[in-house]
Amino acid sequence: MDLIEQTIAAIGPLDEAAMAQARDLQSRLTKPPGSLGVLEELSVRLAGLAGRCPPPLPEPAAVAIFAADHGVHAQGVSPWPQEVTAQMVANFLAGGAVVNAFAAQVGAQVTVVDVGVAAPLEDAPGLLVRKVAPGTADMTRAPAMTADQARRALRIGIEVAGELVAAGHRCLLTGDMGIANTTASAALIAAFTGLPPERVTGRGTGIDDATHRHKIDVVRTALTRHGLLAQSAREPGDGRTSPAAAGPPQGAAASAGSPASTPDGAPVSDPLRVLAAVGGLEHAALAGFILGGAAARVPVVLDGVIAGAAALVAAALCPQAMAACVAGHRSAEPGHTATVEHLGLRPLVDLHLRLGEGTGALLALPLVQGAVRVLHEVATFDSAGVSDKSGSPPGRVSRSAID
Ligand SMILES: Cc1cc2ncn([C@H]3O[C@H](COP(=O)(O)O)[C@@H](O)[C@H]3O)c2cc1C
Ligand SMILES: O=C(O)c1cccnc1
Repeated sequence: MDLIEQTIAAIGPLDEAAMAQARDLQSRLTKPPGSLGVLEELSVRLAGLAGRCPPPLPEPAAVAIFAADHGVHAQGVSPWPQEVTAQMVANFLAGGAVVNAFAAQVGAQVTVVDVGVAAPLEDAPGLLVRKVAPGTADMTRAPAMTADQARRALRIGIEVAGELVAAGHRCLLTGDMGIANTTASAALIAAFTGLPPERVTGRGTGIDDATHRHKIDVVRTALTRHGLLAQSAREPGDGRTSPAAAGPPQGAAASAGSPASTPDGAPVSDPLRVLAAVGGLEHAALAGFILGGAAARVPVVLDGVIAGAAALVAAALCPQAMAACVAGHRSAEPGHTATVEHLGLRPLVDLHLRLGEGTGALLALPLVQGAVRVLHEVATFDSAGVSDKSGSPPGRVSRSAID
């Protein structure tokens, strides 16, 4: 079996017994039951992921920034020159980007992985050169990747996740760098959700109205070329999804057994074909990174719209992988909201960020860590001598415990 199939086979369901223990512990901690809201649900899910309660603290954490270039850049979809991808890689390595500042703030390690930067890069501290190709092909003219390239990039993502976990990291964060990658993200999101290009294509790094309209046309052209445009999306302005594509939300914990479907309603029997047709090498690697983290039963905190698009690929390959995923933040890109809804994930922070690099995931990391720390450190009513809701003195069996 190939590493991809092996990894998917290793991804199991959440451990129900550990989740029951976490729910019980949460109910006995010195706070009103349910008062930590989403963080309580997250702590229960992470107990299920680890298979024990309390689960290990999600630290140390590592962000992997997958960098690659995009042939579709030639269509004029980004205001920035392609060279900025490699220049920003150099900036990451020098510690000068926003991702470096946010990583330093939370003590996360930064690793940059070249999976497809057009410029030749040399190995350097903090950089893994695992280049599959010097960028993708222009998806409006040909499949962005060959099937073999897509699989190689996926395997690289799986391997990087495995290496970071082997080095002792207990929380993985996704990062990306690739000029024009919001166009490829929009195409993946439209293909996997069945939504029309105008609903999921945003302004990326900042484009005017005319360029935005052109970017939507580019996404539509690519999807049409590869037979991935939803039936319901064929009329511009029609924002409906096809019934099968809209489907039930897959849901992080309940995602198992709910396959994604093609825009025309048929099951996505080959998500890798969709990925190769309109994705980026960093999307492929990120999908592998998510699968690798899920197989290692380590939480994977997703950044914005690029990670979300990659998560759609991972979910189509293995719905259960979403149980390991935490949506770090809600990106300002419209396609991201559609994506998290499709995946049943709830973004932890919502700050109108539209940067990428891993910045939104890093801002969410203390929330993920705090959710677990509560299970380790907060006293129970009994141990702290605090009366519970029934008013029973501590140490005695309370009415509510008998009922
Ligand atoms: C200086 C700079 C730093 C960035 N850091 C992340 N991105 C982000 O913007 C790019 C995608 O936007 P679009 O599709 O509009 O080109 C990606 O590289 C993404 O990581 C950056 C973009 C720029 C220009
Ligand atoms: O929100 C994002 O993830 C994003 C938006 C614009 C450019 N790069 C990333």
